[in-house]
Amino acid sequence: MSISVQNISKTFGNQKALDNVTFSINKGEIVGFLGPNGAGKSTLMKILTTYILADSGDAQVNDYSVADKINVQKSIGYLPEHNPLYLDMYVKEYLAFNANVYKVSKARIAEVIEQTGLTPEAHKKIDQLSKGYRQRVGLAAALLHNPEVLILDEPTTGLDPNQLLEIRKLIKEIGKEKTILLSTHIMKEVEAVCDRVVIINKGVIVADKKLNELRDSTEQIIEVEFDYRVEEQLLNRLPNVVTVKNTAGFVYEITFDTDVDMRPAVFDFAHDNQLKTLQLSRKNKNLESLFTEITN
Ligand SMILES: Nc1ncnc2c1ncn2[C@@H]1O[C@H](COP(=O)(O)OP(=O)(O)OP(=O)(O)O)[C@@H](O)[C@H]1O
Repeated sequence: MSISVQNISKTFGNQKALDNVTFSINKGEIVGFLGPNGAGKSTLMKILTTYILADSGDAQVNDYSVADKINVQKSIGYLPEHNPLYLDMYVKEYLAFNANVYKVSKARIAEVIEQTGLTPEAHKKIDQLSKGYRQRVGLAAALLHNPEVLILDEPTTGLDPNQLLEIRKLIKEIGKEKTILLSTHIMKEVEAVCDRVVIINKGVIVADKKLNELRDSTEQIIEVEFDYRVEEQLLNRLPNVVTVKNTAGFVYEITFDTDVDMRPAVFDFAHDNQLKTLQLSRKNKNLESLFTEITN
């Protein structure tokens, strides 16, 4: 197990940032840690990287307890939310400075420059780099000591669409060799990069799912608005229904479990019951609907 978190809680003043959080990550997985602002993502990452202590519970990285700071820090490469670079330094100088801290060889600097695609910019000062290249410098620094596990706190925040795609591609590439936990509130990011998603809301883990399970899901949600009220029991009689919810006025959200598009059946239902269909739309159960459902 590369990361294992057991019953971690953390409170700041009267704010419970983490409430009995438990999950684990196998070697080689890329896991997206998804949650709205203030959900507790950074707090958990800071505990895993030994920057702060949990109030209770335990966690291991690479089988070392977070109480064993030195071995955990050796096992982890960390890219914090606000990538703290020394802007006045040259890229190579900054990496050499970090290499010295970790006591790694000069040859390794050239390797990480190559690996993170920094070669064309490696002679520049960090403040001359675009935000995307600055993130590459942060990733290169995190990789210097060749850690088993990478912890990336919102690694694509503030990047333009092209840089965003490039950094995601790079993270995916690095993930072929490393275990990665990356936090984000962008669902597309999780879909593009991760094997699994762990969703946190108000300090509590509310979902832990493999992305391919979500992709293969046959759950289908139809939102329909009629011109008049309908008894939910009546809608429940439609084939393959799982749940019926009256979400507003005469608007109903009907969840089906089937591959068949159920919109025609709902349309016919309206016709047979002398109702008019004012709107009808279909969503598949995907990460977005799961996220909205459990964090709203
Ligand atoms: N040092 C601190 N002192 C007081 N409260 C804190 C501290 N650190 C975090 N918190 C609070 O704990 C909660 C969780 O914060 P955290 O930064 O872990 O959330 P997050 O999921 O990373 O959010 P974001 O996506 O906005 O970065 C928030 O309510 C935050 O205000």
